[in-house]
Amino acid sequence: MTDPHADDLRHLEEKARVAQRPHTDDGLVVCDNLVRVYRTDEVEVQALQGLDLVVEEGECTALVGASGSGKSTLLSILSGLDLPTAGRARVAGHDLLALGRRERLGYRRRTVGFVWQQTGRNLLPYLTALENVALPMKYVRVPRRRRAARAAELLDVLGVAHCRDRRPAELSGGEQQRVAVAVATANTPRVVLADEPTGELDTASAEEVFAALRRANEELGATVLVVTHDPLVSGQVRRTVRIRDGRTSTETLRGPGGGGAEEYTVLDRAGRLQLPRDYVDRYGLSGRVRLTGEPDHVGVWPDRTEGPPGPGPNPST
Ligand SMILES: Nc1ncnc2c1ncn2[C@@H]1O[C@H](COP(=O)(O)OP(=O)(O)OP(=O)(O)O)[C@@H](O)[C@H]1O
Repeated sequence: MTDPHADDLRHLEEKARVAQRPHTDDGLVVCDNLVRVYRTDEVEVQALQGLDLVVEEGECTALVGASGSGKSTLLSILSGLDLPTAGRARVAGHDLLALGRRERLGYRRRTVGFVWQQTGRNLLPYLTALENVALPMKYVRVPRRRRAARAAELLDVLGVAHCRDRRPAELSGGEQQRVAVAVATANTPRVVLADEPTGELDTASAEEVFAALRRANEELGATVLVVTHDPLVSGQVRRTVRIRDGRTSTETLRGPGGGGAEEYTVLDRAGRLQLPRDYVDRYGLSGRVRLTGEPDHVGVWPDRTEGPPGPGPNPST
């Protein structure tokens, strides 16, 4: 005689196995359910609320989102400057929650490069452009001759060879940011993180700085993650990830040359998705909705009696 509970048990065991299966860890950057809570006196701000993000090696990705949505917080964590409150963050195999002090320093010097919005944060004012680019190489003990040669080469690739012997005050904002891209790529990092690198620039200079970032990606081999409000930047990358309320919400993928943009919504690991607001409004979706499994897609229907044709979802699944 068969045990009537055996099937239930098998079903529960299978569910538990699926839940334990590790998330695919293929990406160069993997954020998994990332949470960052800031506590100041009696106020608590949840800057990241379970953010999931995978960036593949070689991608050039824009991160967009309203002010306060958590973009800079995410970049601070990925740059090794800040620690998440919970969740997982891995970059090029480094578990950012488990790095010791020395490892963290090594990570910040070799694995990631950064470009910040404020030009003053990127360059030392008393060094020339060439010396600024050579400095990170000194920290990882590149021989002096090699440092100068590579710095000159980088300035050349990024279109600012003419700036090599000038100090930051003698450079335009756009030139400073292009030199900053050279500094960020000096130690051939796997990932370059840029937080609003074109935020303070006019359109022509922004275009040049973005071209430098693209060269860092395509010619120098860095995976680039750039926070931007600039449609000029987000309109030119293949992938734009939108962050809303500390979570990734939608993604836009474009074809070569920025054409054929298609918008996607991101499923989180539990299979939850947030429908874009205009869909919710347009189709009158609220509260309970009805799902239908079609051969190649899932339909979402308002909860009305005159629902979709064909069988609805199996309530037991
Ligand atoms: N050090 C901090 N202490 C307390 N709250 C903070 C701190 N840093 C950020 N926050 C808060 O966390 C939330 C996310 O901030 P964050 O700077 O990451 O957003 P953002 O998307 O980069 O915004 P913006 O586009 O304006 O730069 C905001 O509500 C912000 O006020």
